[in-house]
Amino acid sequence: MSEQALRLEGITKAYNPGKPNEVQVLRGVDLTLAPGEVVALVAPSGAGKSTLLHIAGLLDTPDAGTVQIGGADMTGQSDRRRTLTRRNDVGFVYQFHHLLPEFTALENIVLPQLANGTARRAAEERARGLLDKVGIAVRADHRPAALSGGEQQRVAFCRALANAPRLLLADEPTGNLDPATSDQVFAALMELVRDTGLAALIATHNLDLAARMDRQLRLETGRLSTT
Ligand SMILES: Nc1ncnc2c1ncn2[C@@H]1O[C@H](COP(=O)(O)OP(=O)(O)OP(=O)(O)O)[C@@H](O)[C@H]1O
Repeated sequence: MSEQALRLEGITKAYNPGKPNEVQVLRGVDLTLAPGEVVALVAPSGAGKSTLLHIAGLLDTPDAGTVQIGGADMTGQSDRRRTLTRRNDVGFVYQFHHLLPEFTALENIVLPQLANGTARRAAEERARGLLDKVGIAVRADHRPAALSGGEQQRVAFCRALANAPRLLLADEPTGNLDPATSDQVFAALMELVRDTGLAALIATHNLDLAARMDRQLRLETGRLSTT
């Protein structure tokens, strides 16, 4: 059997520990994502979704517990090793696209590949292929400001998948879109995810979207439960 895409064990996290304003956010989170699995993370506002996604994506460290990505334990690894794993194995999507405004859609998807050592021609080919899959190949040469909100988010999905990660982490990826656009853009994301076979953990307040994923997990009072 292939390695689990993501495994979290006993994750705890507090902000301002030991101080009067301490916030204990995570109190023992366990989670396993198999390759190809798409899981919804549903939680009330402030429950710690972003904190959990940042820890899973190696942007933050837990106070206790272990994070494994592709079977490799990241506990105590050097910053360099964590950065390399994040770059190669993890793709992020946020509520707002965070595309680089001075570059075209295509360049926004090419740049992370160049940073990872991919040759320009191969990077452009992959970027065009990804844009084609989300239905906006004709927008390749547009800058983000010349794209609609839904198109910007589609480009952000392509950028997240540019380096063929094994894990996608998304924080309210359609939260900034109107309901109809959100629905279409979510469908495009699911198609892309299914097509590439990567595992995805997708935080959403939208219960209809959550119901379209393989599993739903609820984060409340610092722990995960199945809904
Ligand atoms: N750097 C920080 N310092 C102190 N407290 C923080 C910090 N970051 C987050 N928190 C607190 O930790 C809790 C969880 O925050 P987090 O951003 O993970 O929640 P969330 O579930 O993503 O919220 P939302 O759905 O509203 O975006 C919140 O109570 C927040 O105020």
